[in-house]
Amino acid sequence: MKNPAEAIRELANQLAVVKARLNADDCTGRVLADDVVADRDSPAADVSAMDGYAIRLADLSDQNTVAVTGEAAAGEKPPSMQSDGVVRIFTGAIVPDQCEAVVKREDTEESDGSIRFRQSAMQTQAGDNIRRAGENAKGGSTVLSAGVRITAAHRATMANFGADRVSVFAPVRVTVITTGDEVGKFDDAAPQPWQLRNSNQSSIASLLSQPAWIKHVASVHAVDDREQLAQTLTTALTDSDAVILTGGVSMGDYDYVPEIVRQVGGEVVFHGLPVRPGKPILGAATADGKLIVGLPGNPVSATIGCHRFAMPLLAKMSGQKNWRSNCPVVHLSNAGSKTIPLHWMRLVRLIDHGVAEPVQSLGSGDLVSLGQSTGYVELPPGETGNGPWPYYAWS
Ligand SMILES: Nc1nc2c(c(=O)[nH]1)N[C@H]1C(S)=C(S)[C@@H](COP(=O)(O)OP(=O)(O)OC[C@H]3O[C@@H](n4cnc5c(N)ncnc54)[C@H](O)[C@@H]3O)O[C@H]1N2
Ligand code: MOO
Repeated sequence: MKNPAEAIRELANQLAVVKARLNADDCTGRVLADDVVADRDSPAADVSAMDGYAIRLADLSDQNTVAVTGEAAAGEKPPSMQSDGVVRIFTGAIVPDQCEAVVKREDTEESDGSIRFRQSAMQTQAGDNIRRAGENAKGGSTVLSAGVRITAAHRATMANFGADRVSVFAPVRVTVITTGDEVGKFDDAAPQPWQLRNSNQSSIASLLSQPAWIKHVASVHAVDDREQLAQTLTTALTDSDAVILTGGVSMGDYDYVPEIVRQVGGEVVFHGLPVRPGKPILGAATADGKLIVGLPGNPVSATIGCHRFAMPLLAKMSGQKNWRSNCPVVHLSNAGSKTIPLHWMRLVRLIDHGVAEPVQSLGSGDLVSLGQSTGYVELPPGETGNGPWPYYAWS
């Protein structure tokens, strides 16, 4: 059986990236579809990095006072430097033509109309405290590459180069289908002991609601009926780029998901992985590159399975170049000595920087332990101990 990374990679190879591109004003969290190119040099001219005095090196002496002959302020064209004297300059202002360096004002003694250099200024070298035109980027060069998920940091870069409206990939449209006769919505009456509330619908909707590059089209519930399930899945595949199902994926008489996925044209890439929880998980792709993930019905398995498998695959479809889960590692406190011969997705609670403790769990139906976790760590088969282990946070 494939390990999680292999399973994800193999399925990812069969998926299509969403094509439509939109010009978006509010592009934060979306995926950039075209490179952003600098519309001019950055900085656009040689500018001062400090508040102080624009000088020629020849002026540098701790013996004499030097006249202040002008002022260069940010937002204004610089004055020209006179043959004898320095120019008061502010951070971000363009340095005058003949300026060779900027001396910080705290390295001078200032009096009316003149300054004297302190000893601390005497080591000033040519170019000190000057940011050169184009040193961050030359006009015409690529400053952001297509495929990044746009963050506040990218927004600053885009704004600086006048790229406020950029093209982004359309969000990946996802439909969620929960299954099972026992699962329902019980607004007024309490569920009977043989019924349960649809927690998978909530946890998966919550995971899908976080990225701006996903559009959660619909959540529907299908009873354990072949025809209804086939019809529901066919409609979902028409309306969406990806479909996530929960339940009905293992060995029970009413577990129709694998059969129906094949019937509607899904090519199953894996069904059953050496993981706990969530061993019966199914991953498939249609001929036109749509994703179908069949998650086990047990709530801990469904939530972890969606997070660990479906989310990176959706990220791939969204156009992100860096779509694999690059998660940090944590050390476990009180890891115990238990091992299992499977990739173990173990619920944990983060308790300090880089430190987590296991959450006691009675298994994949234990929704109380799920609610006490901040995420899970992944241990390879047979491993035990404090790690470090990759840590997957819920958010
Ligand atoms: N003979 C075997 N039986 C089972 C195996 C196996 O390998 N051989 N695997 C077990 C494992 S591991 C899991 S996980 C489950 C997965 O089963 P299914 O995907 O077929 O899920 P269901 O049987 O439909 O449901 C399992 C469990 O989860 C509850 N459930 C289902 N949907 C929801 C929902 N939307 N919200 C909350 N809870 C849900 C359901 O009531 C069941 O209790 O199979 C084992 N069996
Ligand atoms: O894979 Mo199941 O989630 O162990 O119960």
